This record gives sequence, C-alpha cells and structure tokens, in this order.
Amino acid sequence: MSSLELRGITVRYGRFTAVDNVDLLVPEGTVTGLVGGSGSGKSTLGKAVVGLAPMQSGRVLVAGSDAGRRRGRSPVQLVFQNPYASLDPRMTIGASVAEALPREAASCETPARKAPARERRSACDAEVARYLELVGIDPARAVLAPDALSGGQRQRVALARALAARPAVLIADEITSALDVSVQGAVLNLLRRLQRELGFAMLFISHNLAVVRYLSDQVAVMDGGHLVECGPTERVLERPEHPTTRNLISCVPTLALAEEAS
Ligand SMILES: Nc1ncnc2c1ncn2[C@@H]1O[C@H](COP(=O)(O)OP(=O)(O)OP(=O)(O)O)[C@@H](O)[C@H]1O
Repeated sequence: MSSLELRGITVRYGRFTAVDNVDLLVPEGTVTGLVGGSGSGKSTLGKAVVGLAPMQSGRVLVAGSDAGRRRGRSPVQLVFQNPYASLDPRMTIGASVAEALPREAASCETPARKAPARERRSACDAEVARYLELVGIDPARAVLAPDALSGGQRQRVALARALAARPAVLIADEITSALDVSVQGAVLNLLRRLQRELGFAMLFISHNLAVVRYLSDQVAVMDGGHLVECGPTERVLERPEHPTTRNLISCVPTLALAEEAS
C-alpha cells in the first residue's frame, strides 16, 4: 500500500495559473474526495499527477519517492469521465486490459525463465478474465470491441484496465458523471468495494458531495487553483471552515429544490 503526496504543485497554461502551489497528502489505503466549483482546477491537478498537464513546479511522491523517476509502469492510474474516449475503439476490450498488465503478470515469466508463447498467452487470458470478473463483466465478452458495450460497461472496463496495471494510486475524475443515473450507483459501489479490497490510495474528483461523502475519508476543496480546505469528511461537510466549502454545501439543497420544482 502507498500514499500519494503532492508538494507545491503549480500548473500554468500560458500565463494562466490553473493550479497554484497545491500541497495534498492522500494517506495509504484511503480516499480523498476533491471538490470545487467548475474551473477550480480539480481535473488539472489530477492530470498533473500523471504527467498529462504542464507542471511548472512541484513534486508527486508515491510511497515517499518521486513518481516520475520510477522505472517501468506508472504507479498512478487515471480513469476519466468519458468511457467512450478512454478505450481504443480498434482494440477488443480484452486486448485493452491485457495491454495494461505488468509484463510478469501477462506472461508468467520470471527474470530466470522465459515462458513458451502458448503458456504466455493463456496466462495473459487468465489475468484479463480475472480483471473483467472483478468489475462484473463476463470474461466471454473480452473479444468484443468497446462499441458493443453500454457506457456503464465501458466504464467498468476502463476501471479493469486501470486496475490491471496494479496501481498504488488511482485517480478517478468524475467517473460516473457521463453515466446514466441508473448505473452510477453500481459503478460507485464497485469502486468502493475494489478500493477496500485492493487497498490503493484514491483521489476521487467529483461535483457530487453526496457521492464524495459516501466514498471519502477526507475531503479537499479547491477554488481558483488553490486548495482552500482539507480535512476529515465528516468535519469538512458538517463544519466547513472556508466560505468556498460553505458555498458548495449550500448549493446542494438549492439544487435539490430546483429539481423538485421543475
Ligand atoms: N488545456 C488547457 N488549456 C488552457 N486552459 C485550460 C486547459 N485545461 C484547463 N484549462 C483551464 O484551467 C482551469 C481549470 O480547469 P479544470 O478542468 O482543471 O477545472 P475543474 O475544476 O476540473 O472544472 P470542471 O469541474 O468544470 O471539470 C479552467 O479555467 C480551464 O478553462
């Protein structure tokens, strides 16, 4: 199990500072919910952690060492909002998951032993089946292309692909917001169960405070690229200290009432 520690992360797009000197610790085996208004810098921070945003300064530490300096696969995996964009449409879902497997897991090879091709293939198929089963997809569907699946099923496959890389840390960026409300709950329950079973640290980015409360041990709040508040979920949501947090919380009942009224 590993922690994720962000130290002084700053991201600029040209002259615009999207994330400004953010420090954040996600302790090992726990979930931090990252909330904030639209454009506050949540996704940019998540992308910076995996090297997809132009980080001006700062360090990303996984289990205390610089994530970027590790050899081989990244210890951090990111699952995006859009399950239609996160899988290669030209690959079967089985091939997408297989691609993410660490070499030893995909081949049952050791440095001392090179496995024959047939043995490698069947070890790889077994691992792919294991990860598809883990996310509730029938392994017989491994031969299908992503467009044969629903949005919820694709997001499950995207999750299987991320987990197949055996990440120490998972970043989930609005992973249910593009899904039908009827399948959102199932994907969130799955994510919570897998996080507890596999024990990875998770940065869970969401607009939905109810979902953040359900999943998170601590909540971090962003505003204008700054991290303005961070603390245990119960404390932050019951006794918010920063006006931005109070404002986010006060918007929830307003929205609920607006939905009732419409
Ligand atoms: N590639 C980019 N080039 C220029 N500006 C960008 C880029 N990506 C994001 N931004 C800007 O950076 C700011 C933070 O964006 P970001 O997507 O991180 O916010 P967010 O909190 O995730 O918002 P939302 O909840 O709406 O997804 C916004 O003002 C956005 O317009």
